[in-house]
Amino acid sequence: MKKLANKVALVTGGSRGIGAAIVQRLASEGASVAFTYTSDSSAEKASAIVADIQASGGRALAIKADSRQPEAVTGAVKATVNEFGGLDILVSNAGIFFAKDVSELSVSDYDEMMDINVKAVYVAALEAIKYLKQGSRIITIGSNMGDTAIMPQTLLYTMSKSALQGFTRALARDLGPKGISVTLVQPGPTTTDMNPDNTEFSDFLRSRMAMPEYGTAENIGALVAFLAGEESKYITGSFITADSGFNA
Ligand SMILES: NC(=O)c1ccc[n+]([C@@H]2O[C@H](COP(=O)([O-])OP(=O)(O)OC[C@H]3O[C@@H](n4cnc5c(N)ncnc54)[C@H](O)[C@@H]3O)[C@@H](O)[C@H]2O)c1
Repeated sequence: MKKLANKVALVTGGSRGIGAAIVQRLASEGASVAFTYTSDSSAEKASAIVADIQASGGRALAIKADSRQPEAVTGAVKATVNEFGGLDILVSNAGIFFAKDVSELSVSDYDEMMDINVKAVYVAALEAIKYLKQGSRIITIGSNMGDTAIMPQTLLYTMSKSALQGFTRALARDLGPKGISVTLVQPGPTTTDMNPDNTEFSDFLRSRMAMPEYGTAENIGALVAFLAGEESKYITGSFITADSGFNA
């Protein structure tokens, strides 16, 4: 019996990068997996992931839902429950990064970063709580930058990922009595579209790591699969950092 057999998962931002690796890993462990994607340009990638999972005998559903629209996020939770009959694992992964000098930041920059990186996480959790039960999981993808101010020009991203720490701690207190765990995965530099590993910037990031090597999306997928499974049931309200020793 696969570890996540009979479990239903929803992953936001699952058509590429870390989200896609999480989708594929959860499905390979036996979960039925729904995931969101944002734009028409991602539709082809999303369909390919669904076809791949189905070809291996799994169940998957791609849902177009922009995290900037709360009703779309709520709708994705509902669509998952309609398709698969429940929800056990919510993985809020969708996120954006941009760097800007503080003198150029605007209120709309704040709204963009916070709507996607924080508000959508909150909205998804509020809707998911209606369906989650004993043994369910809420797993959020933060960043090692939630712990430390690594470099200038990252005020909003750092704020957004630190906010997820408060979300994780406080929600774990609320949901603990129901047997629902809440955890935060904090990747460090991980090779994706967001953070290519072959630039001057990536050389700088590598120079700050204890083991100077970028992580892969699959490394994070494996960690999320562990947190989604039975073996992690003693872990809640915690942040798990996977950053090659960047923050060490
Ligand atoms: N790659 C890294 O080095 C790194 C490090 C730390 C944390 N993270 C975090 O990991 C998560 C995934 O990032 P990634 O590296 O795979 O980046 P990515 O840019 O490859 O993927 C981001 C995902 O978020 C989705 N997304 C973005 N805006 C969205 C919106 N408005 N609505 C719905 N979905 C939206 C994208 O469609 C995509 O699936 C993010 O939360 C990011 O902050 C990444």
